[in-house]
Amino acid sequence: MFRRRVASRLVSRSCLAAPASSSRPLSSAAGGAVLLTGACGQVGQELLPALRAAYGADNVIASDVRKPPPGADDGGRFLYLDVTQAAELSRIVTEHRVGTIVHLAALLSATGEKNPQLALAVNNMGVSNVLEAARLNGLRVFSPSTIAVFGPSSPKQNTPDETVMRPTTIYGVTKVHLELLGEYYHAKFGVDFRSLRYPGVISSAAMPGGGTTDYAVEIYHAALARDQYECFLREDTELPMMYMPDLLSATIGLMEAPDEALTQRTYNIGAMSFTPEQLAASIRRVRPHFAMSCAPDFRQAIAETWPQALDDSAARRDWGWQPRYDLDAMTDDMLRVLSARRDAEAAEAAAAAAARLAEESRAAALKRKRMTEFLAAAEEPVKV
Ligand SMILES: NC(=O)C1=CN([C@@H]2O[C@H](COP(=O)(O)OP(=O)(O)OC[C@H]3O[C@@H](n4cnc5c(N)ncnc54)[C@H](O)[C@@H]3O)[C@@H](O)[C@H]2O)C=CC1
Ligand SMILES: CC(=O)[C@H](N)C(=O)O
Repeated sequence: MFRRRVASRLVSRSCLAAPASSSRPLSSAAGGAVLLTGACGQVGQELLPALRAAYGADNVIASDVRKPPPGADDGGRFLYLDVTQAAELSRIVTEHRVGTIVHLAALLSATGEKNPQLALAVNNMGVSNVLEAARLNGLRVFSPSTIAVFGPSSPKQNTPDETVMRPTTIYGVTKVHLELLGEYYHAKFGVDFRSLRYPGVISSAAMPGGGTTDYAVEIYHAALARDQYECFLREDTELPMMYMPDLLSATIGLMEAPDEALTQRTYNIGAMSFTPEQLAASIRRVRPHFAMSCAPDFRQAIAETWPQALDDSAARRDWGWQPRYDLDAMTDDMLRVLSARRDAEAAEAAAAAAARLAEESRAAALKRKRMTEFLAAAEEPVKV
């Protein structure tokens, strides 16, 4: 789908064993532009700069229903696009000569349970519009699925690619729909649809957007801010997780894989599994005073329906998937990156405060000088 050379530039931290060849290079004229939906979310904020670095800002179009958060606007092409609006999507595809859609826009598990009707509209209508645009315009589609497609009756350990999938969240239901619809469009209309079941994603650049695994990002920020965290899951709740560099590597790896190497359209990928207590212990290696308490909320019941570890042997066999980060390696990197950012922000705030103070004392000195001059002038004898 995408060119291998680009993938290796794109994911410099990648451990990807890339496939030997690729059928349709993206950066050729025939490849067209890449349209990224949901670009302002946790995954989009990291995938967008990676795609732009590889293909050039002009060839990658970001879109979302909200503005890029402060610091994430790189000046590249950004469009407002609500994925539930098929006509808008179609216009953008034609006007911008789109060849590939990387479709991220979705509501996640926790947000979805708060508003199931909106999750249905955005997730189901979004992917249906994307696939229909792909069918009509010969586009390629990558759109992630999730471990949330599994439910309480799926195997918990070493969960295979194909097994019982009866999710109990609206998010899971919509993602089963995404997988099956994508596979249908591939079989029936020849659309090059590819998907990965992402585990919980941990990122140092962006905050998560309303999932059950969000605690695994929040905990690092809390550890650095106040050495304590109250977790919304029980301490022994084990879930599959992945650090963002591995997620980018997996995403590009599947997109780049030659079609003939693929034996399925949707793949499990795994990297690590841990509980909140194991994550807290990993943080305590670096910050011995860190303390975690647990106050499980509605997300506990969701987490309990998901697998604890996936079988990703097909991804490893077909396109060379290989994660690089385990729990401690991720913790070390997260704490290093977040702590450097906190230091830089503190230094910036201190510099701004010092500049403000200097300006105030300059203004006070000027005021004193003017007052002295005024008083001196007032004391001069009046000439008649
Ligand atoms: N972050 C994670 O842990 C995981 C994410 N995924 C999948 O990865 C994809 C990206 O997830 P995140 O970035 O974490 O989600 P997020 O919630 O952080 O971002 C989603 C983005 O979609 C946008 N959006 C919402 N409604 C929209 C609409 N009608 N039209 C266009 N954009 C809309 C939001 O404004 C937001 O910027 C999703 O499809 C999600 O299911 C899958 C498994 C794990
Ligand atoms: C695993 C996911 O899909 C997401 N992080 C969520 O918790 O909803």
